Amino acid sequence: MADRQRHRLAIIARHLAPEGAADADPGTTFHAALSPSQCSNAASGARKLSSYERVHGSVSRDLPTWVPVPQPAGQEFQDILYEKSATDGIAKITINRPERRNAFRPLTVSELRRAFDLARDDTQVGVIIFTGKGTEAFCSGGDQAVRGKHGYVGDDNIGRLNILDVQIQIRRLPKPVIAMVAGYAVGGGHVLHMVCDLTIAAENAVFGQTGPKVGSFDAGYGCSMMARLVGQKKAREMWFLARFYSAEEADKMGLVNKVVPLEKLEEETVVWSREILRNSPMAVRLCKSSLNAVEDGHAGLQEFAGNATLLFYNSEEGQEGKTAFLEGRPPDFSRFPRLP
Ligand SMILES: CC(C)(COP(=O)(O)OP(=O)(O)OC[C@H]1O[C@@H](n2cnc3c(N)ncnc32)[C@H](O)[C@@H]1OP(=O)(O)O)[C@@H](O)C(=O)NCCC(=O)NCCSC(=O)c1cc(O)c2ccccc2c1O
Repeated sequence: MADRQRHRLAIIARHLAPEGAADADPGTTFHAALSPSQCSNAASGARKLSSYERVHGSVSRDLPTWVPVPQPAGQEFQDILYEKSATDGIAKITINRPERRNAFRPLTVSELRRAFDLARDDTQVGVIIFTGKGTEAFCSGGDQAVRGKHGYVGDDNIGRLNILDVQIQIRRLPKPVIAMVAGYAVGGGHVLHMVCDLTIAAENAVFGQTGPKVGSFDAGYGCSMMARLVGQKKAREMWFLARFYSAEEADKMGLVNKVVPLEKLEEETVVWSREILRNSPMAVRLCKSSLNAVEDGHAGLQEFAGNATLLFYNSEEGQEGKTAFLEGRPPDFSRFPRLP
């Protein structure tokens, strides 16, 4: 067998080998300083690193220094915090109403919309962590104290259900949004974590829909996305009975990506963010868009097609059309191949 083939086989065997199995390749052994998040079968601590791991190493588990992003005078956030890591492209948006279990009112919703827009427009930001202040709750849904006849009522006395716009904003945002959940994620707060791309939960997290108990329901993403995540039977159970589920149960149902001890929650979420950040932003963007497209009908197609246009504008062929127009000449598309 050629050396190259033997080498490839050894690499494959190494990847397939059970934990702690003897090395298939007699090359250098690397005693990994790998985080479990980097390689779930690295628990033995002594296994060979792949060439990718040798080149890239592991991401830092250090907690970032969070720097508040200053807002224009008179427009300072009251119900949320908007911060960025001093050293990584991570933004953090925090509902800051712990005394209400981070329930949202219209002001909270309008501030969330502004913060998600800021994170979207900031080309330095590649991942957004969405969380709630404190350890008691991620979010307990709409603030029932300000619920009126047409929705949740703010200073303008108009009832609104515009958390639905935040759900769509998170869904369409071309960067991953990670829900970092400690404590209760219930009611409209549960829907918010579901529309995020990923959810990292603390062991104390509690999940559930409460709407039917308080005369409400979210029959949009709240029902449809849940059914995609946990299946029809479980989704009906969650909505009809409005029970609460532990982090462990949520994990088993496929509602969350990872459960960690409360004291490790931010560290783990930041590690996941950093692993995403070192990957190709366009590849990640297109994967999110594609995963949306298959479910979102025309809206999904429109989002995905926008990415195609974005890439095409950057091509010589796309540029030729614009340049020819500006120069007042017919475009010369003849040099561009009609690929099979
Ligand atoms: C979340 C809880 C399970 C926490 O219980 P716990 O015992 O830990 O804490 P307390 O109950 O004592 O709460 C502390 C404090 O916070 C207040 N509070 C908590 N949640 C809310 C809330 N959602 N609204 C207002 N206030 C809240 C609580 O009253 C206490 O205040 P004190 O003054 O007494 O100290 C438990 O709190 C709980 O079950 N909360 C209610 C959860 C709920 O039913 N949420 C609303 C569901 S409906 C919804 O969210 C919703 C919103 C939308 O905008 C929609 C839009 C379109 C369609 C559907 C929508 C929708 O369904």
